[in-house]
Amino acid sequence: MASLRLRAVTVRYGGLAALDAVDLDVAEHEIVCVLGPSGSGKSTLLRVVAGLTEPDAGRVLLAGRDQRGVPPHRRGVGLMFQDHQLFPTRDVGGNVDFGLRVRGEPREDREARVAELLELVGLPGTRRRPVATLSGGEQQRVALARALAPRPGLLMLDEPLGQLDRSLRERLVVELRRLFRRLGTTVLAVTHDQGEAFALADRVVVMEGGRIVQTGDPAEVWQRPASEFVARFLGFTNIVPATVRGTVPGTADTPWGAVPVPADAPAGPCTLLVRPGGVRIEEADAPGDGGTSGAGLPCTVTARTLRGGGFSEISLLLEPERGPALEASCPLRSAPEPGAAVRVVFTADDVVVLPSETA
Ligand SMILES: Nc1ncnc2c1ncn2[C@@H]1O[C@H](COP(=O)(O)OP(=O)(O)OP(=O)(O)O)[C@@H](O)[C@H]1O
Repeated sequence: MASLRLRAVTVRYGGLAALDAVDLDVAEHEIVCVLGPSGSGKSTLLRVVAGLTEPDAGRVLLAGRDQRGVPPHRRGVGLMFQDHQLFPTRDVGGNVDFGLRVRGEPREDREARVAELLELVGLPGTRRRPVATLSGGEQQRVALARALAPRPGLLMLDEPLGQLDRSLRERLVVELRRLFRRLGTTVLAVTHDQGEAFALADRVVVMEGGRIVQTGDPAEVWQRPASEFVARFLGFTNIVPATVRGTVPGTADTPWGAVPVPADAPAGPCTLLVRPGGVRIEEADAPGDGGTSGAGLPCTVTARTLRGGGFSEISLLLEPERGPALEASCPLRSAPEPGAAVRVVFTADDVVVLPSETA
């Protein structure tokens, strides 16, 4: 397996930098997922590594070797695309065998390798099946077997599960991670689905406008998005301009009123994110804690959505008495009905102080 290193890689299309001085390291055996909205440069990144696009500046190193001038088929990189592009007229075996045959490997070796790979992706005995008779998820596995067959030093996945339905994706992504772990595959994957990235990756990289704006352990990025852009991209909506008080540490003034913030938050203007788990629902008529902050912010429940695999969590949309709409999450068992009047209090652990957008 190979490590990957990008140094100050820039790709320009006219006046636009699709990649703007990107530095990125992927260690051997590491699974890195690149996240970003449409147009942020994710596919361009993969194309540069695969050798399909030449960078205007910067260097791409695979296993320590500079790839300038190395053609795609000599880079030892496997690619799997969203639409998996199987050959419709070949059977399963013919698809998986493709890369091996191009390389001129002996027939017996190829047959053994195809059987081994089909076993690996959970499709034993399907060698003679026409690919058109397979389900979407099965075709995805064939595409994966085909990408893995030539033992690429680096496997790159571009929205690998994009076209499958959510429950199948959630299942396959777990299988993929297990498989890559077992094989020790170095993986660079691209997705715009945060759930997929968080389930698959050892490390996530968030892109905006051709630049890397945050990189880290998935839980860390989720817990501490580095900017309003990253927070919104991850799906957070409880984001407001705020001012951390200098006089009372651990409190910020927001359109929802006073909100507790971590004690070490610097005083002054900021952007505040309250994760849905930090919006705690109290019954409207619940007794307060003596009239300080216990009374909470009066809100009306406007919508409820099931979320999470086991559907044990409810996402609530609230219309507060003051300030913009709030998203809260609470256990299904105790979720109030739409139309209910509730009060909410905020918990500091789920409040993140982001740099002020104007700072
Ligand atoms: N061949 C090209 N010619 C001109 N502009 C291009 C070309 N390829 C990409 N771009 C531009 O470069 C930017 C980055 O494109 P890229 O395809 O890398 O984004 P992406 O993050 O993969 O988007 P998506 O999620 O929609 O696939 C976009 O603004 C795109 O329009």
